[in-house]
Amino acid sequence: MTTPVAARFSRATKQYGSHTAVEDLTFDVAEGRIVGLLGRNGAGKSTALRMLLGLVSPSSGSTTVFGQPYADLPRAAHRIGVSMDGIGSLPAASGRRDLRIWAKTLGLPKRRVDEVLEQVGLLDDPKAADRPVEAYSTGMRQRHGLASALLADPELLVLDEPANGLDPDGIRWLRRLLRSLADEGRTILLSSHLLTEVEQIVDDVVIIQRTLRHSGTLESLTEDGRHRLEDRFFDVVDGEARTAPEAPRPAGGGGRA
Ligand SMILES: Nc1ncnc2c1ncn2[C@@H]1O[C@H](COP(=O)(O)OP(=O)(O)OP(=O)(O)O)[C@@H](O)[C@H]1O
Repeated sequence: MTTPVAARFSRATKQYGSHTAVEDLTFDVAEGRIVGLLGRNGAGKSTALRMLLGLVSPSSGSTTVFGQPYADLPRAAHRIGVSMDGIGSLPAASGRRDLRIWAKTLGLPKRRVDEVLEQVGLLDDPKAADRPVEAYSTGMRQRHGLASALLADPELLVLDEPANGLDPDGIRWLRRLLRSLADEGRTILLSSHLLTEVEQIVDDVVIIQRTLRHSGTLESLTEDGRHRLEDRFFDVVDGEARTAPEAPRPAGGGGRA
């Protein structure tokens, strides 16, 4: 039986002028999994997520969510929750007001706002939700972004660098929250370059360096935890350059798992 696919990249390429940000990227995000999209700064992670969400068009190839391009998917904003810099929030609004506006846009009841504020821990300090988002610490901003992504109770969460700026307590909290969401059958695609943190969170690992370098389970990449993700990451990203400098780049479709 084939596993249902929440998100698919099919030979997706994005060029900005003469610069190729993402090339020939092919991988699937299986439903119910927490998938880490990993790569160095500038590897093309955000560009890949932006293609998936229809925020930039692929120069060639395609991306789909639940079998359709984002723009064609009915109720896409309800089915897919997004936390990404520069998307959504109104910096001058309070956290609560910002979420209320988004809830209204989505046709959700006001009470949903306090439910997600509670879920992400922004009600622990009673005043936090009434401060402007622009005054939030990085950790609070991450929680606010997650609250916004969770509002419509989506099936798929797309999170750009959700672990950035979180302290060890925050990472532990994020891990538990994402695991409980995945246990409910939701799918999570998150980008990160924080390998130690990601190792504690994800089921599957996709490594890109403009092109696909690896796609498979964390278990297989780390050989059931015998190797650290960080070491395997460098093997995957730098290995070819060290061992086969003249070898052509992989065509994109084949992961190494
Ligand atoms: N709008 C744009 N116009 C031109 N080049 C861009 C644009 N967006 C991204 N790029 C370039 O594409 C490449 C990939 O950028 P992207 O932001 O996708 O990488 P990333 O892996 O998310 O990086 P980081 O971890 O630093 O956020 C980089 O070389 C970047 O400079």
